[in-house]
Amino acid sequence: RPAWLPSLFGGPSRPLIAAPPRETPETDDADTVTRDKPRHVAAEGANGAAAAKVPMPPPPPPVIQHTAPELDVDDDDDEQTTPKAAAATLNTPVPALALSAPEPTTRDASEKKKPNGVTTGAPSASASTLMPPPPRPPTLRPLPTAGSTTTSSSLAPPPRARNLPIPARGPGCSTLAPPPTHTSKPAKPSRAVVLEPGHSPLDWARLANSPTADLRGLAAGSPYLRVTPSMLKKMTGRKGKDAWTVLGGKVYNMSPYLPFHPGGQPELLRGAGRDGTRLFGEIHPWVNYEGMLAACLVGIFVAEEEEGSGEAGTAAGDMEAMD
Ligand code: HEM
Repeated sequence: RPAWLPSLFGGPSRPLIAAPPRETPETDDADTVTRDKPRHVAAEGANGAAAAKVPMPPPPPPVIQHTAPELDVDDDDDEQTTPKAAAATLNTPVPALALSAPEPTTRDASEKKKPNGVTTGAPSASASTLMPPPPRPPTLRPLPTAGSTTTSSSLAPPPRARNLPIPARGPGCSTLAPPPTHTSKPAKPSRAVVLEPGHSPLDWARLANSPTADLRGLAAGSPYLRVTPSMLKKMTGRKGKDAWTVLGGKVYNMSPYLPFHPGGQPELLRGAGRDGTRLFGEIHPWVNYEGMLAACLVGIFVAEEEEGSGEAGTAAGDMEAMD
């Protein structure tokens, strides 16, 4: 190879591993020197035209890496039969790539030699050119906060302020309970009764919608009646009479519904023989009495002077009043 070849590739400026200079006789043959010696040595040996063109720095002294005395106990160079590679110092500054300082203890432990002189770790010459071990991964430590002495992981929830007062929500108020509403009255206990078998609301719906059922308590085919207050107060459900009530101006026979009433028969009889509209609305205004008692409709509630013949009649006005 020509003597100027090393200069094209930087020459001896960045050698990584160089063998120590051997005691070979100097020669003017650049090819021989280049083949037998490291680059910088070869460049030095080529003191001809190539060396004159590119000034080469003197060869750096070999760096001895094993400075620890305990590691050099078996380092006997006399027994070496082949040239031992030696690290070369860098003449040009190389940007530091180390992320952290190397750990000498770990490096030394890996390079300890066995008693027979065989190295177990990396060669000593390349120790200085190797990259230092990567830094340890960062430990998950919480960011230092003022007054914080905890050593928990940063993945842990942030420290909570202790001894914070719990907002009071009133005496006897559980945190699991819903927030208090606008009324402080306790809910009324249910007054529903246990109905007899076969008297569920579904049973009543089946009976009330039966086309053959006559729940009015009147003669078959009887027209709707015009019920006066004097007539109504006799229908109390006692003495063999049906229990009539007035709901929304209409008169209903409640007797068939008594065993089906979820609130019990005594409660239902409270509205018998009178106008139970207000009482009904105070207890369960959501109940659709018109639909449930449609088959129990007797007639319309009229004043005494409007009684007439006693029947609701068949006039169109009376029928509209029934609706
Ligand atoms: C007018 C006199 C009436 C009184 C005094 C009365 C009273 C009651 C009472 C105390 C309850 C129990 C409420 C509870 O669960 O705590 C109740 C439930 C009920 N009553 Fe009446 N009632 C009357 C008329 C009627 C009528 C005419 C019907 C049907 C057309 C009816 C249908 C019901 C129904 C469906 C329930 C169950 C309501 C529910 O569970 O939400 N009630 N009633």
